[in-house]
Amino acid sequence: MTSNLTTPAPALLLRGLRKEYASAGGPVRAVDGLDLEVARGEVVAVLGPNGAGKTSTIDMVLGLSAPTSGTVQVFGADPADVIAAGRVAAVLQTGGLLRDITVGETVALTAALFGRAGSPRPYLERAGIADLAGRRVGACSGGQQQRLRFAMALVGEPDLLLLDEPTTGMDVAGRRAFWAAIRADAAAGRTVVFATHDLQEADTYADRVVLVSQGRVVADGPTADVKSLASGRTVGARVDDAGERADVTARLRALDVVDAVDQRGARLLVRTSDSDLVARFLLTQTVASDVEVAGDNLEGAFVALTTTAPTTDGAHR
Ligand SMILES: Nc1ncnc2c1ncn2[C@@H]1O[C@H](COP(=O)(O)OP(=O)(O)OP(=O)(O)O)[C@@H](O)[C@H]1O
Repeated sequence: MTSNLTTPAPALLLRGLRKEYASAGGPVRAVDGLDLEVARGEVVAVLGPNGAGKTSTIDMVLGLSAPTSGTVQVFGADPADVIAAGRVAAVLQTGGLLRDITVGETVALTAALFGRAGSPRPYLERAGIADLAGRRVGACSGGQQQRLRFAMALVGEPDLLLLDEPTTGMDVAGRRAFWAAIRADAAAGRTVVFATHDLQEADTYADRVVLVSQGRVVADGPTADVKSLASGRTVGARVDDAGERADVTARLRALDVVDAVDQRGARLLVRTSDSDLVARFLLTQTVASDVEVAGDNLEGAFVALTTTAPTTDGAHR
């Protein structure tokens, strides 16, 4: 078989990725064994609550920080090599802008750095800010600056675009224009991975949703599948102790109304034909806490899969 010679490597391949930061209160495990594969041309939303490890993961993909363990491959190669070749660009939440030059000058300067001759205008147009070309960057609103970062990212014509909460600060029209540009790029074969808190945005614009909680992937699939994972018949609950979790799982499985019990870290996800009965059982006859009945939407899935009780010592687990 020669398929491994002819099949192109995925755009992104993360295996067993871990990142620990030193801190005064002890090490913080920001990313905890994260596995993710993104095919070329996919638009993938990475969703997760604050502190889930999204930015830490993007930083490792961009080669801005080294994994504590695990591997990152971008188009089958080391991130540093792929970035040096100009195949990856990012729109990050902050930084990267000079306030005293104009929007047009910023994009022209970026183009010069990439060795691209010609007018910056097409990039400004694609990012929907051609009318702002003469405005000083420092005078632009937060949303306009985000669109400028997007124009800068487009200059390199990257194969992979990483976006960290890209539409923060953009108004409704700005968001629409931004996503129209992204979808057009994706249709032309570009791979897009974006981190967001905006469930609606993920639902509308991504082909696939990856839910991250406490540094791990807790759900991954087409948006519709992730939603149905936690449809009206799914109850989520937390059981901290592993022994008790096994006991509660066994007792749940013995109930007639329970179809399946999945485990995601300390959380149990119970698929059932009677969510009221299961919720009552969990609350009154077991040690489970944080019991949630998920709604039939992405928000329900998000809550059921990522809700965690604060730990008593504030540690991140
Ligand atoms: N340099 C650092 N030193 C210590 N802890 C850090 C550092 N950077 C991130 N963390 C911690 O790592 C965890 C993951 O943070 P990260 O910024 O990756 O999450 P996130 O999912 O991007 O969050 P948000 O949605 O709030 O942007 C958090 O608990 C955070 O406080």
